[in-house]
Amino acid sequence: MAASSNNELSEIKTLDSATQNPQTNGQDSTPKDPEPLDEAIQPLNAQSTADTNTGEKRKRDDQDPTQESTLHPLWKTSLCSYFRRNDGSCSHGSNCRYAHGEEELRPRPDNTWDPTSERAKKAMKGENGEKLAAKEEEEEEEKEVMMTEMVMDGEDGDGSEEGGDPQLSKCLVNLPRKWHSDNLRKFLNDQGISYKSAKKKKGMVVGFVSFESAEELKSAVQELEGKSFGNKNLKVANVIPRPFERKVKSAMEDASVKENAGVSINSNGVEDGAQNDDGSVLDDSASKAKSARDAVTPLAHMSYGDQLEHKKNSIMQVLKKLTRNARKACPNGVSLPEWVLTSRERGGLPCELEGIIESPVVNGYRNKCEFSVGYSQQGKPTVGFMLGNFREGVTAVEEPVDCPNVSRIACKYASILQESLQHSSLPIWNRFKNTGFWRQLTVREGRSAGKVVDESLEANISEVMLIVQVSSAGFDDAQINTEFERLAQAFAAGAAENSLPLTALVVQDHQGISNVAPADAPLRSLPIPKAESGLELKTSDPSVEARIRDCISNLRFSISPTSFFQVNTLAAEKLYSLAGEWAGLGPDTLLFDICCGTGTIGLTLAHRVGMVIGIEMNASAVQDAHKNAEINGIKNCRFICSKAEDVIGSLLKEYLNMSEKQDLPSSAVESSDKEKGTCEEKDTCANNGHDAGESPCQEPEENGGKEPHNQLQESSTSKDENSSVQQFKNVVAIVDPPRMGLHPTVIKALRTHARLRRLVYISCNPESLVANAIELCTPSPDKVEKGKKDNRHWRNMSSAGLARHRAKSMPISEPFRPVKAMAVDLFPHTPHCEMVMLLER
Ligand SMILES: C[S@@+](CC[C@H](N)C(=O)[O-])C[C@H]1O[C@@H](n2cnc3c(N)ncnc32)[C@H](O)[C@@H]1O
Repeated sequence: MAASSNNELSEIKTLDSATQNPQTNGQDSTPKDPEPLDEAIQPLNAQSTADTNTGEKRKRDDQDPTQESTLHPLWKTSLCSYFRRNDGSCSHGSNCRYAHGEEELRPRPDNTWDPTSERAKKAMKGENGEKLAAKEEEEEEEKEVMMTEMVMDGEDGDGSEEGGDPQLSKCLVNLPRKWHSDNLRKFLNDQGISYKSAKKKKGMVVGFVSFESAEELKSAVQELEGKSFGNKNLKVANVIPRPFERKVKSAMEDASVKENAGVSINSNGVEDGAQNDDGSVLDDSASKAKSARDAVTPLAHMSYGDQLEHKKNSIMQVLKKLTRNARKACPNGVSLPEWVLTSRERGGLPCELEGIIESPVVNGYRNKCEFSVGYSQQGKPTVGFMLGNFREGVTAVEEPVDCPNVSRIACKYASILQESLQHSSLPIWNRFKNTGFWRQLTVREGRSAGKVVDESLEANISEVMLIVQVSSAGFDDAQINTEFERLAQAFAAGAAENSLPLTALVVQDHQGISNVAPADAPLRSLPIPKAESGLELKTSDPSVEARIRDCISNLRFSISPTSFFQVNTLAAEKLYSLAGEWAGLGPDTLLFDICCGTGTIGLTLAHRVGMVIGIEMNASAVQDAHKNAEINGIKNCRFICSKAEDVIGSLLKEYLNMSEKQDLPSSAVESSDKEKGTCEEKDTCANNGHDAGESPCQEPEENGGKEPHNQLQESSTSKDENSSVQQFKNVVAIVDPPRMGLHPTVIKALRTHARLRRLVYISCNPESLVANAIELCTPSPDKVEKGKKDNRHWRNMSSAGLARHRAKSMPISEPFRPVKAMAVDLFPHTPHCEMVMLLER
């Protein structure tokens, strides 16, 4: 795959150089660094966007490009990846310079074929048959594990029965994502294929077909092999049988259980591009993982030193994109910034990467684990980690055995729930059908203060909150209550038996498709019964709000069930103190803590600044922040419950406006004037991330136009209400956004408020940090391009490409420059890492 993509890359470069004018970036005449793969491919996939992005770069002939006489030598010599990814459609139609399918493909001038094409593969087979055979064998093996369970039942009106013989069932892989069952059935009928039942869910690339007999199956496989959609070959894969002998037959034979037993699915961080609280997702490679350990801790086989080196190197690669993209996006006639010109001295880095801070604790460090409820590869009801991506048909959940980042306590609670499920009369959630009851177990641990090293970490865990996610719709209340009582007994007994802390037991009711519940999903505290034997547990009072406590930098933090809290508390302490160190704080500093969660950053730094303003959209987290300020006797903080994009403009204006107009270029003053509004109180707070379906290309003005300020809920921990209009000499922002990065409106506000001279960016996703930094650091043109609203292709652009595109319409303003960066390893054994970058101007 890598080889073919690289070839695609070289193809693109050739095409570009054949059609482009050399780009002159002010005084820079040095050659550009090679483009990263994704960026290089993306602009070609969305050519009109690329045209917009690069100005003169992709000039088109007015003549009909398909005329032989005007054909570029590379015309249709590469397969169109846009066409392939979009199941055979490309907005450029026949004018696309890339081939739409094998039939259109032309040989290259050197008589070779696009290496991703079937022709090239065939040629390669001739040359190197053995290699290919080995590869095919490998693929064959993969086919065996793609689908862990058969998804069949008779509820789709196709008259089919559930399950049946796994030997007579097959998975079809690489089907168009947009297809649902009807499309699959029509396709099979059109091919004249007889089958018993066919199912497919929109969004997945796999479908499930069962047959009446071995002959029927055999002829279907013969007919289907070799078919392709767009540029993807259809694969026929095996459905893994489910040999697991269920312990409680009567319960499992319950009809609903039977239906749901068809697939073991969960959203633990994979399908939804999310979402452990560290923002970590399972890697693509995880889709082939065979154990939970491989899936969630893919670096566990390396020494910790090697892991750190590995992470540092991959962060370096991502950081280099900032330099390359700022160079590309630098407007014609404008000098390249000094940091770009000197980047060669740093091997292409935009600033020094000062190193990587290691985690003080390497094993069992996670204070929060989200365990999926599903079926193992053997079909056993399991509480653990999902092995891969649902869309690709990987659905198995395996126990968190040998996952070095999970504590013994969390593992134990997962196994208590798993054991309890073997006796449950309620079904496991089936993501394929969106039915079922049991969905997820979250174990949150709180520590008491004290010095901790690896071995003693568990000794410091003094509180545990269990959150069981269910989907109660359609189930009988009495049955549910009985199940909850039984479960509470099981947890209490297990805790007592194993001497585990158990502070709160909460049920979260969530009907949505994925397990990532909105912050306002109903929560219900369950009483924890006194254990019958062993350690005595307190009976918890369900009317008292469930929370656990932890400590950072000698401050106590109270955390409610849905509030964000960094999963590795001891490493987070290091992260926050680094951010504070770089922020250049003092008594005359006004610190904006953007995406403040429970107030951790602002509160730990409050004693070093004049005032903190925290902005956070999760209402529970904001309540926690107030409480935490109170517990710790901190009075100079104001926390605002709102999406940052809805209030940042008015807040900066409120605090910085006095001298801002003297400092700002006129265009920037104009733009900030548009973001008028006052902070009004409102009862509820918005809960979602960036609006679903909202184009990130949308101009901030458009978004700001919704005006937003009525969504604001605020309060101050300061006794001095006048502090809200106090002027501070030094204004600093520390931003710590979720994986997707900052909203464009926030970026625009930070960039255009000239009194904000220093910005510390903390990120769990270096890609989005780089994308945001492109917008913050690219020099302004002499004149801003207005009215370029052709955003149709934003979905196909890389984050860096999109950022370049957006940078073009940024109001004229002084850019930031990257000063230094540092990685902080909060997630040993995984590829994830936090990063801090200091930006100044
Ligand atoms: C990575 S966490 C950081 C929280 C906090 N700084 C900490 O370290 O504990 C990101 C936080 O941003 C919040 N968030 C997400 N989108 C937001 C938005 N648009 N506006 C404000 N807060 C947001 C989330 O609820 C979450 O608490």
